[in-house]
Amino acid sequence: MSISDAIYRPFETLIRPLDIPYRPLPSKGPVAVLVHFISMFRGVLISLALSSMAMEAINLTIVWGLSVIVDGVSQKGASAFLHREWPLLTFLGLLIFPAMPIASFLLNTLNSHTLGIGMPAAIQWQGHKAVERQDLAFFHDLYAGQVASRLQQVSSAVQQQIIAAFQSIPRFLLQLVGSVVLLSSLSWQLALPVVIWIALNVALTIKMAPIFAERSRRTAKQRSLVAGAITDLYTNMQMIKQFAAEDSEAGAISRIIRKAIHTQHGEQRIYRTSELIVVVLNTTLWLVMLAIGFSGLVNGFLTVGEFVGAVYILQRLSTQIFTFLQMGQQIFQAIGTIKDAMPVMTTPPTIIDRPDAASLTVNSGEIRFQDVSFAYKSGKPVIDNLSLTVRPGEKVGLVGLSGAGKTTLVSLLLRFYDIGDGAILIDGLDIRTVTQASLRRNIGVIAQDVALLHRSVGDNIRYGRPEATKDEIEHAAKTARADVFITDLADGEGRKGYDAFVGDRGIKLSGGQRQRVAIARVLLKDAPILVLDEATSALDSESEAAIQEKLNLVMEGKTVIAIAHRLSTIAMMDRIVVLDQGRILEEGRPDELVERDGLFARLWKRQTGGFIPEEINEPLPASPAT
Ligand SMILES: Nc1ncnc2c1ncn2[C@@H]1O[C@H](COP(=O)(O)OP(=O)(O)OP(=O)(O)O)[C@@H](O)[C@H]1O
Repeated sequence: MSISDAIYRPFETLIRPLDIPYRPLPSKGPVAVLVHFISMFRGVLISLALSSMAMEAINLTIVWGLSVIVDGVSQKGASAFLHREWPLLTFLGLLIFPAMPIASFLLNTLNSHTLGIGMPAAIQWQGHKAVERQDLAFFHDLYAGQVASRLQQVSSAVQQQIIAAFQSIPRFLLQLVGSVVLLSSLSWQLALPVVIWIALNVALTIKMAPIFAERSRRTAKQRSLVAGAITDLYTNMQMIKQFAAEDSEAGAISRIIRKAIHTQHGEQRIYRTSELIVVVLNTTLWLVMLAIGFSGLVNGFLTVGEFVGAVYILQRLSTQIFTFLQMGQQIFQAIGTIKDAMPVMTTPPTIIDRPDAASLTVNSGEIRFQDVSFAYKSGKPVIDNLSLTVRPGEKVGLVGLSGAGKTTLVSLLLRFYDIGDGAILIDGLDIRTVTQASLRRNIGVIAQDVALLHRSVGDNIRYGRPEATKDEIEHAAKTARADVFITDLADGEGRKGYDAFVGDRGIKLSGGQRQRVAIARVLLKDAPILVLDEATSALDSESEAAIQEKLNLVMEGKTVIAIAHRLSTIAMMDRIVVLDQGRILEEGRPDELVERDGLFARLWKRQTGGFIPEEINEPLPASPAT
């Protein structure tokens, strides 16, 4: 172990941010959130406060010692004083070295090394744990960038302010009490103005505190809005460029930034005004103290040593009050920041596992929607008293006009939302009685809009089954016909093949390539239930035919619900369910439905230009039934 390790490792391991178990944040208010984080690091914070107070006690003792030395030397002469008072001088010397540097090292290392790094990481981690538990619906109402920015702001604000508070408040209080006691021992006439000055400062702080908090909340909100809007813009850059909307978007962003500047100006006005009041109070105190001091020297109720001590104490007090004021402002800034971020971190999720939730094991794979009703916001039902049983191994295609509720129905199966009435059962088990993780582990999804993470293509496939081996990943890719393009992939960092990164949300891959990766991912997952949201929509007809064949393989023995737009997908289904306004309008085999003169037949005819094939299983030319 190196010397550096021996000195710093203990400080670095005092807080292990990622090992702290998650505890839900209190929703009572920003102060409760502050207290929550304080209690998380109380041991280190108390050590910080103690070392800070030790520093102050050393400083006050040195001041007292200096005034004794000045008086002693002036009254008894230097050599007699030094001869008699050597124990005091030795004591003061030991305070200056080594006590002061040791306390200072301890203070700075606990501050910047232990808390400065460990605390924001822990707060961010706990905040992330709170956010990831939120319902999917929660993310639909916010900019993703705004959520991230709020977490970032909270972690840095809370960390800075808690550290500052623990370092400065006890020290400042000790300094106040110590200074008043020292001044009183010198002369009550000097102590009195200081007591009045302290009372005025306290009154000012009490008056300004709620204003600081409200202004800071507004500023934090504007800051997170700027971050959210900019992130949203960058995420949708392609669309913005397509519409040549850079200028209008820049205009929108500049308006948000201008508003943020305006809010910050408002906040700073309050801060600067309160500082101005403190300056006036300080100056008045100085004038009063100097007047009393000189009068004390002239009238003999103060010695030169006492006068020097009083001036030194006063100088330190008036400097410290600014630090204290700034810290007060920052604490209220932190409270405002927390207030703004509280909905993100403390809104309790509504979709939660029951305490006794079982782990779902799918044996046969029957899915039953039983009198299911659902509305997004209390309003018009999107799913209206719908009953549907999908037999084990059956392939059901959902067809319907846009907005009929097809995607909603599969979202309900995945329990992204809880239904209003009725029940959804898998193998006879209500999905609300099993854990969400086990439910979703048993359902493979290939969505229309394939989401990939900005990681290597191999890691994106591995997402289906994290423990999969390299061979299994390559096999899945081959089956999905993704290997043909993966081997040619290379990214800007020189990574190739399965190691090449796919760009933000997979932007560097074509739509068809992204879908093949998604199919490989689901193949690897090998879940007994499959949800296909028009899985082949982004493929050219040649690739589609090839993948359709693979999908047939994937679907074998699995229960499948497919949101089917393409005729070729519809043709693969055992049964078609036609949805309209959240209700089942028609159902039956595809060929039966074509014969029946209902909505499905109409959609079918529109897509095929009136052409009704004799053999429904034959691959068909056109696209969506919607
Ligand atoms: N997250 C949401 N919040 C609120 N309303 C929603 C949400 N998602 C969908 N809706 C509404 O629910 C209704 C059904 O939408 P859904 O996406 O289920 O239809 P769909 O049949 O899948 O349509 P499409 O074929 O166009 O994808 C629509 O009126 C839609 O506006």
